[in-house]
Parts: sequence; C-alpha cells; structure tokens
Amino acid sequence: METVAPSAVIVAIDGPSGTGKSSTSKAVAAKLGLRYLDTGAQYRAITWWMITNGVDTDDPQAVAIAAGKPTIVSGTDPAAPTITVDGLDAAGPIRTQEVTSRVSAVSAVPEVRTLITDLQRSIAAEAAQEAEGIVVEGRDIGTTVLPDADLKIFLTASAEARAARRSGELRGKEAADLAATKEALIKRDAADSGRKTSPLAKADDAVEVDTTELTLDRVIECVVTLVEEKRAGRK
Ligand SMILES: Nc1ncnc2c1ncn2[C@@H]1O[C@H](COP(=O)(O)OP(=O)(O)OP(=O)(O)O)[C@@H](O)[C@H]1O
Ligand SMILES: Nc1ccn([C@H]2C[C@H](O)[C@@H](COP(=O)(O)O)O2)c(=O)n1
Repeated sequence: METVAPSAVIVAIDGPSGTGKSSTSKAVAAKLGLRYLDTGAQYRAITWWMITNGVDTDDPQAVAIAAGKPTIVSGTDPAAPTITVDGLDAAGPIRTQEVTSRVSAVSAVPEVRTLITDLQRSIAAEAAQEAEGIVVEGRDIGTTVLPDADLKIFLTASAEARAARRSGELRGKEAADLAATKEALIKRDAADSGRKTSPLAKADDAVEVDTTELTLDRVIECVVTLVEEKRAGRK
C-alpha cells in the first residue's frame, strides 16, 4: 500500500496561457520546499518528438499510434526543472514557435492525454511519499489529473495583460507585435478549452486569482499564504 508523508501537500495550479502559472508555481515550490511539475512542458515534449519523427500532428490517428513511443522524463527541482525525451535535453526545443503552434492539436488526442496523465499522477504520488509534496501546474490538474489535490488555484488575467507579458519576453528575439501575440494566445486558449478530453477548466473547488492587476510577487505571496493556511488547518 502507498504511504503518504503526513505533511505532504499537493497543490494544483491551472489557468490559461500567460496567467503566470509557471512563474508562480516554481517560486511557491521553492519557497515551501516542494517539488514542481510543469505539465505543459510534457505536452510540448511529446509534440516535439512527433515533429522530429515526421508524425503529422494534424492527424489524430497517427499521433495516437505514435504516442507511446517516446520516453519523457521530468526533473522536479523548482530551482532547475528539466525535461528529456529519450534521454535528450528538450528544454530548448520545446519552446519554439513550431511546437507552440502544434501542441494544442497533439494534447487534444485522448491517447496522448491518458499516457501523460498517468505519468503526472505517478510523479505526484512519488512526491507525496518521498518529499513534502508538489506544485503541479497545467490546464486540467484540478479537474482531472489530481481531483483530490489539497489546494486548487485557477489563475486568470486579461488577454491584454497576458499578451503584454509575452511580448516583454519576446522583445529583441522574435519582436512579435502585441496584437499578433494576443490573437495567438486567444486561439490556443480556445483550442485548449474546447477540446473534448479534459479541457482547460476551473475545478468547482478551485480558488480563482485574477492576476491582471497584481505583480508576480503579490501572486506568489497570495498562493504561499493559501498553502500555509491549508497546512495549518490539517494540524
Ligand atoms: N502577475 C504578473 N505580472 C507581470 N508579469 C507576470 C505576472 N505573472 C507572470 N508574469 C510574466 O508573464 C510571463 C508568462 O508567465 P508564465 O510563463 O509563468 O505563464 P504561464 O501561465 O505558465 O504560461 P503558459 O501556460 O503559456 O506556459 C513571464 O514572462 C512572467 O514573468
Ligand atoms: N495540463 C495540461 C498542460 C498543458 N496542456 C497543453 C495545452 C497547452 O497549450 C500546451 C502547452 O502548455 P504551456 O507550456 O503553454 O503551459 O500544453 C494541456 O493540454 N494540459
């Protein structure tokens, strides 16, 4: 029988693209001594594998057949998260524009979701047994992957704020204009929210935090407080 450390805490952080899930989750995990899992990176990794192996990402059947082939490994240290595919470091390649534009199609394929969801659950279970717990961020963590999480957070922000944040990241690199960035965000959110299998959604028992007018530090502080309250309430 699996044993869970009595103090272990499982935190699910979901929300649309650019709301601050990764930045917040990493910082909260680091501050509280928890592990950290970026589930978007796993969907990006399998997408990258499909592209480099010539699988047509617009063909759900082809994606489903290939889904079990790559081995994806996530490192969960919030100070240095890692992701490998078949032993290769995929941290850089999974952030390309090509992967970003194809990841929603690949992640909508049920066979892909089943495999990645199982992987996510095993990583969370290991963190609950061997560590103080984990912060898992994504789109369907509170609703599907870890419905019994101790704390569920759903981050939101206006499309304008999210596009401005993303453009700030891209400045000097791809120099994407604000309108195009906003349009791409809205398109990806619509695909992620509209798919049949475990779409992007707020769990009924999630705490919603609108980050539009909040600094990142304020959001981190807010989530740390919610986790600490949850832990204190269990003593
Ligand atoms: N509250 C905030 N105020 C200002 N900038 C923020 C805030 N939260 C996050 N950011 C910045 O916005 C950008 C996107 O944040 P982050 O990558 O954490 O979002 P995300 O929700 O994980 O996005 P995605 O789902 O696309 O991976 C980063 O440059 C981050 O520093
Ligand atoms: N739990 C998750 C996490 C991510 N995805 C898909 C949908 C996203 O557009 C894509 C990339 O995520 P990001 O790196 O932007 O957080 O991965 C999902 O379906 N479920």
